[in-house]
Amino acid sequence: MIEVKNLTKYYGKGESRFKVLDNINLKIAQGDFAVILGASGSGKSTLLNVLSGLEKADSGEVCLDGKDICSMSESERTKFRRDNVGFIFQQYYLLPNMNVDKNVRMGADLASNSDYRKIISAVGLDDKVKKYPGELSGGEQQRVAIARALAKKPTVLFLDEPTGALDEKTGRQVLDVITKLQSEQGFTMIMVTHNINIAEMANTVIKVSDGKIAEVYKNDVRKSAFEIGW
Ligand SMILES: Nc1ncnc2c1ncn2[C@@H]1O[C@H](COP(=O)(O)OP(=O)(O)OP(=O)(O)O)[C@@H](O)[C@H]1O
Repeated sequence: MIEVKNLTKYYGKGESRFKVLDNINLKIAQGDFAVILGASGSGKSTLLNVLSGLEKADSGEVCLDGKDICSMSESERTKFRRDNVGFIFQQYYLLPNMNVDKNVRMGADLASNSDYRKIISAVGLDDKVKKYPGELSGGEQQRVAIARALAKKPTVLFLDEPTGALDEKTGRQVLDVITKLQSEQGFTMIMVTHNINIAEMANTVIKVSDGKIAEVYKNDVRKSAFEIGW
Protein backbone atom coordinates (compact mmCIF):
# COMPACT_ATOMS: atom_id res chain seq x y z
CA MET A 1 0.00 0.00 0.00
CA ILE A 2 1.23 3.47 -0.89
CA GLU A 3 -0.24 6.23 1.23
CA VAL A 4 0.35 9.87 0.42
CA LYS A 5 -0.55 12.51 3.00
CA ASN A 6 -0.59 16.30 2.56
CA LEU A 7 2.24 16.19 0.02
CA THR A 8 3.48 19.60 -1.09
CA LYS A 9 6.44 20.56 -3.23
CA TYR A 10 7.77 23.83 -4.59
CA TYR A 11 10.13 24.54 -7.45
CA GLY A 12 12.21 27.68 -7.87
CA LYS A 13 13.35 30.39 -5.49
CA GLY A 14 12.22 33.90 -4.61
CA GLU A 15 9.75 35.41 -7.05
CA SER A 16 9.89 32.40 -9.35
CA ARG A 17 8.95 29.99 -6.54
CA PHE A 18 5.74 28.08 -7.29
CA LYS A 19 3.83 25.14 -5.85
CA VAL A 20 4.18 22.19 -8.20
CA LEU A 21 2.38 19.73 -5.89
CA ASP A 22 -0.38 21.15 -3.72
CA ASN A 23 -1.54 19.09 -0.73
CA ILE A 24 -1.80 15.72 -2.46
CA ASN A 25 -3.59 12.90 -0.61
CA LEU A 26 -3.79 9.43 -2.18
CA LYS A 27 -3.95 5.72 -1.43
CA ILE A 28 -2.77 3.11 -3.92
CA ALA A 29 -3.32 -0.53 -2.99
CA GLN A 30 -0.68 -3.28 -3.37
CA GLY A 31 -1.02 -4.82 -6.84
CA ASP A 32 -2.94 -1.87 -8.24
CA PHE A 33 -2.36 -0.48 -11.73
CA ALA A 34 -2.78 3.28 -11.31
CA VAL A 35 -2.61 5.70 -14.23
CA ILE A 36 -1.87 9.39 -13.65
CA LEU A 37 -3.40 11.73 -16.26
CA GLY A 38 -3.32 15.52 -16.60
CA ALA A 39 -2.44 18.41 -18.88
CA SER A 40 1.17 19.15 -19.76
CA GLY A 41 2.83 20.92 -16.84
CA SER A 42 0.19 19.81 -14.30
CA GLY A 43 2.81 18.05 -12.16
CA LYS A 44 2.40 14.39 -13.19
CA SER A 45 6.10 13.55 -13.56
CA THR A 46 6.97 15.46 -10.40
CA LEU A 47 4.34 13.46 -8.50
CA LEU A 48 5.73 10.20 -9.89
CA ASN A 49 9.28 11.23 -8.97
CA VAL A 50 8.28 12.09 -5.41
CA LEU A 51 6.26 8.87 -4.99
CA SER A 52 9.26 6.84 -6.13
CA GLY A 53 11.79 8.69 -3.99
CA LEU A 54 13.66 10.17 -6.97
CA GLU A 55 12.78 13.68 -5.79
CA LYS A 56 12.09 15.07 -2.34
CA ALA A 57 8.89 16.84 -1.30
CA ASP A 58 8.90 19.96 0.88
CA SER A 59 6.28 18.61 3.27
CA GLY A 60 3.95 15.66 3.71
CA GLU A 61 4.40 11.90 3.71
CA VAL A 62 4.79 9.13 1.15
CA CYS A 63 4.49 5.84 3.00
CA LEU A 64 5.29 2.63 1.22
CA ASP A 65 4.27 -0.37 3.30
CA GLY A 66 4.36 1.87 6.37
CA LYS A 67 7.80 3.42 5.72
CA ASP A 68 7.80 7.18 5.12
CA ILE A 69 10.27 7.83 2.31
CA CYS A 70 9.99 11.60 2.80
CA SER A 71 11.65 11.37 6.19
CA MET A 72 14.57 9.30 4.88
CA SER A 73 18.04 10.73 4.31
CA GLU A 74 19.36 10.91 0.73
CA SER A 75 21.35 7.69 1.19
CA GLU A 76 18.41 5.88 2.81
CA ARG A 77 16.19 6.88 -0.14
CA THR A 78 18.83 5.65 -2.59
CA LYS A 79 18.91 2.27 -0.84
CA PHE A 80 15.13 2.23 -0.67
CA ARG A 81 14.87 2.81 -4.45
CA ARG A 82 17.46 0.16 -5.17
CA ASP A 83 15.66 -2.45 -3.04
CA ASN A 84 12.00 -1.69 -3.79
CA VAL A 85 11.42 0.29 -6.94
CA GLY A 86 11.67 -0.19 -10.70
CA PHE A 87 11.57 2.60 -13.30
CA ILE A 88 10.61 2.75 -16.95
CA PHE A 89 10.93 6.03 -18.86
CA GLN A 90 10.15 7.20 -22.39
CA GLN A 91 13.88 6.92 -23.11
CA TYR A 92 15.22 3.46 -22.48
CA TYR A 93 18.52 4.39 -20.76
CA LEU A 94 20.17 1.09 -21.68
CA LEU A 95 23.94 0.79 -21.49
CA PRO A 96 25.07 0.90 -25.13
CA ASN A 97 28.22 -1.18 -24.61
CA MET A 98 26.42 -4.07 -22.97
CA ASN A 99 24.30 -6.68 -24.72
CA VAL A 100 20.71 -7.49 -23.73
CA ASP A 101 21.78 -10.22 -21.34
CA LYS A 102 24.20 -7.92 -19.48
CA ASN A 103 21.77 -4.98 -19.37
CA VAL A 104 19.13 -7.17 -17.73
CA ARG A 105 21.67 -8.90 -15.49
CA MET A 106 22.59 -5.51 -14.02
CA GLY A 107 19.04 -5.20 -12.68
CA ALA A 108 19.06 -8.82 -11.56
CA ASP A 109 22.34 -8.40 -9.65
CA LEU A 110 20.71 -5.76 -7.46
CA ALA A 111 18.36 -8.43 -6.12
CA SER A 112 20.73 -11.39 -6.52
CA ASN A 113 18.22 -12.79 -8.99
CA SER A 114 19.89 -15.67 -10.81
CA ASP A 115 16.60 -16.38 -12.58
CA TYR A 116 16.74 -13.29 -14.78
CA ARG A 117 16.78 -15.22 -18.07
CA LYS A 118 13.10 -16.05 -17.42
CA ILE A 119 12.20 -12.39 -17.55
CA ILE A 120 14.07 -12.00 -20.85
CA SER A 121 11.89 -14.83 -22.18
CA ALA A 122 8.77 -13.26 -20.74
CA VAL A 123 9.36 -10.03 -22.69
CA GLY A 124 9.93 -12.11 -25.84
CA LEU A 125 13.65 -11.41 -26.33
CA ASP A 126 15.15 -14.89 -26.13
CA ASP A 127 16.58 -14.56 -29.62
CA LYS A 128 18.15 -11.13 -28.90
CA VAL A 129 20.21 -11.80 -25.75
CA LYS A 130 23.53 -11.22 -27.54
CA LYS A 131 22.39 -8.05 -29.34
CA TYR A 132 23.46 -4.55 -28.30
CA PRO A 133 20.85 -1.78 -27.78
CA GLY A 134 21.88 -0.08 -31.05
CA GLU A 135 20.90 -3.25 -32.93
CA LEU A 136 17.36 -3.27 -31.52
CA SER A 137 14.11 -1.49 -32.46
CA GLY A 138 12.53 1.01 -30.05
CA GLY A 139 9.96 -1.54 -28.87
CA GLU A 140 12.66 -4.15 -28.28
CA GLN A 141 14.78 -1.65 -26.34
CA GLN A 142 11.80 -0.76 -24.17
CA ARG A 143 11.20 -4.46 -23.51
CA VAL A 144 14.85 -4.76 -22.39
CA ALA A 145 14.25 -1.80 -20.05
CA ILE A 146 11.16 -3.56 -18.67
CA ALA A 147 13.11 -6.79 -18.16
CA ARG A 148 15.93 -4.87 -16.44
CA ALA A 149 13.47 -3.08 -14.12
CA LEU A 150 11.61 -6.28 -13.24
CA ALA A 151 14.70 -8.46 -12.89
CA LYS A 152 15.32 -6.88 -9.51
CA LYS A 153 11.81 -7.89 -8.39
CA PRO A 154 10.51 -4.45 -7.37
CA THR A 155 7.41 -4.03 -5.21
CA VAL A 156 6.43 -0.99 -7.25
CA LEU A 157 7.09 -0.26 -10.92
CA PHE A 158 6.97 3.43 -11.88
CA LEU A 159 6.48 4.25 -15.57
CA ASP A 160 6.74 7.73 -17.09
CA GLU A 161 5.34 7.77 -20.65
CA PRO A 162 6.59 4.23 -21.40
CA THR A 163 5.01 4.25 -24.87
CA GLY A 164 5.77 7.90 -25.63
CA ALA A 165 8.46 7.09 -28.20
CA LEU A 166 6.72 4.07 -29.73
CA ASP A 167 4.28 3.68 -32.62
CA GLU A 168 0.80 2.32 -31.97
CA LYS A 169 1.52 -1.34 -32.75
CA THR A 170 4.71 -1.43 -30.69
CA GLY A 171 3.14 0.63 -27.90
CA ARG A 172 0.30 -1.88 -27.58
CA GLN A 173 2.77 -4.81 -27.52
CA VAL A 174 4.81 -3.15 -24.77
CA LEU A 175 1.70 -2.44 -22.66
CA ASP A 176 0.54 -6.01 -23.19
CA VAL A 177 3.87 -7.39 -21.92
CA ILE A 178 3.84 -5.13 -18.86
CA THR A 179 0.25 -5.90 -17.84
CA LYS A 180 0.72 -9.66 -18.30
CA LEU A 181 3.85 -9.59 -16.12
CA GLN A 182 2.01 -7.53 -13.53
CA SER A 183 -0.85 -10.01 -13.28
CA GLU A 184 1.64 -12.88 -12.93
CA GLN A 185 3.95 -11.19 -10.42
CA GLY A 186 1.56 -8.89 -8.52
CA PHE A 187 3.74 -5.79 -8.26
CA THR A 188 2.10 -2.36 -8.00
CA MET A 189 2.27 -0.22 -11.14
CA ILE A 190 1.97 3.57 -11.36
CA MET A 191 2.09 5.08 -14.84
CA VAL A 192 2.11 8.66 -16.11
CA THR A 193 0.77 8.97 -19.64
CA HIS A 194 -0.60 11.46 -22.15
CA ASN A 195 -2.57 8.67 -23.80
CA ILE A 196 -5.95 8.87 -22.05
CA ASN A 197 -6.98 5.57 -23.63
CA ILE A 198 -4.50 3.74 -21.38
CA ALA A 199 -6.67 4.78 -18.42
CA GLU A 200 -9.13 2.09 -19.56
CA MET A 201 -6.52 -0.58 -18.77
CA ALA A 202 -5.98 0.61 -15.18
CA ASN A 203 -7.74 -0.22 -11.89
CA THR A 204 -7.31 3.32 -10.63
CA VAL A 205 -7.26 6.57 -12.59
CA ILE A 206 -5.77 9.67 -10.94
CA LYS A 207 -6.37 13.02 -12.64
CA VAL A 208 -3.98 15.82 -11.76
CA SER A 209 -4.67 19.49 -12.46
CA ASP A 210 -2.44 22.41 -11.42
CA GLY A 211 -0.56 20.26 -8.91
CA LYS A 212 -3.75 19.05 -7.22
CA ILE A 213 -5.69 15.81 -7.39
CA ALA A 214 -8.74 16.70 -9.51
CA GLU A 215 -10.35 13.24 -9.49
CA VAL A 216 -9.66 9.61 -8.57
CA TYR A 217 -11.86 6.83 -9.91
CA LYS A 218 -11.81 3.04 -10.20
CA ASN A 219 -12.48 1.01 -13.35
CA ASP A 220 -14.81 -1.93 -12.80
CA VAL A 221 -14.14 -3.30 -16.26
CA ARG A 222 -10.56 -3.14 -17.55
CA LYS A 223 -9.58 -3.36 -21.19
CA SER A 224 -6.53 -5.06 -22.65
CA ALA A 225 -3.80 -3.29 -24.62
CA PHE A 226 -5.44 -4.47 -27.83
CA GLU A 227 -8.97 -3.31 -26.92
CA ILE A 228 -8.31 0.33 -26.07
CA GLY A 229 -8.34 3.19 -28.59
CA TRP A 230 -5.01 4.87 -29.38
N1 LIG B 1 13.45 20.77 -11.92
C1 LIG B 1 12.51 21.70 -12.11
N2 LIG B 1 12.72 22.98 -11.72
C2 LIG B 1 11.79 23.94 -11.88
N3 LIG B 1 10.57 23.73 -12.44
C3 LIG B 1 10.31 22.48 -12.86
C4 LIG B 1 11.26 21.41 -12.72
N4 LIG B 1 10.71 20.28 -13.23
C5 LIG B 1 9.48 20.63 -13.67
N5 LIG B 1 9.23 21.94 -13.46
C6 LIG B 1 7.98 22.66 -13.75
O1 LIG B 1 6.98 22.10 -12.90
C7 LIG B 1 5.75 21.97 -13.59
C8 LIG B 1 5.30 20.52 -13.58
O2 LIG B 1 6.24 19.74 -14.33
P1 LIG B 1 6.02 18.18 -14.59
O3 LIG B 1 7.13 17.70 -15.45
O4 LIG B 1 5.78 17.49 -13.30
O5 LIG B 1 4.64 18.21 -15.41
P2 LIG B 1 3.93 17.08 -16.29
O6 LIG B 1 2.49 17.14 -15.93
O7 LIG B 1 4.62 15.79 -16.11
O8 LIG B 1 4.16 17.66 -17.74
P3 LIG B 1 4.35 16.91 -19.16
O9 LIG B 1 3.05 16.19 -19.37
O10 LIG B 1 4.54 18.05 -20.12
O11 LIG B 1 5.53 16.01 -19.05
C9 LIG B 1 5.98 22.55 -14.97
O12 LIG B 1 5.55 23.89 -14.97
C10 LIG B 1 7.49 22.45 -15.16
O13 LIG B 1 7.95 23.44 -16.03
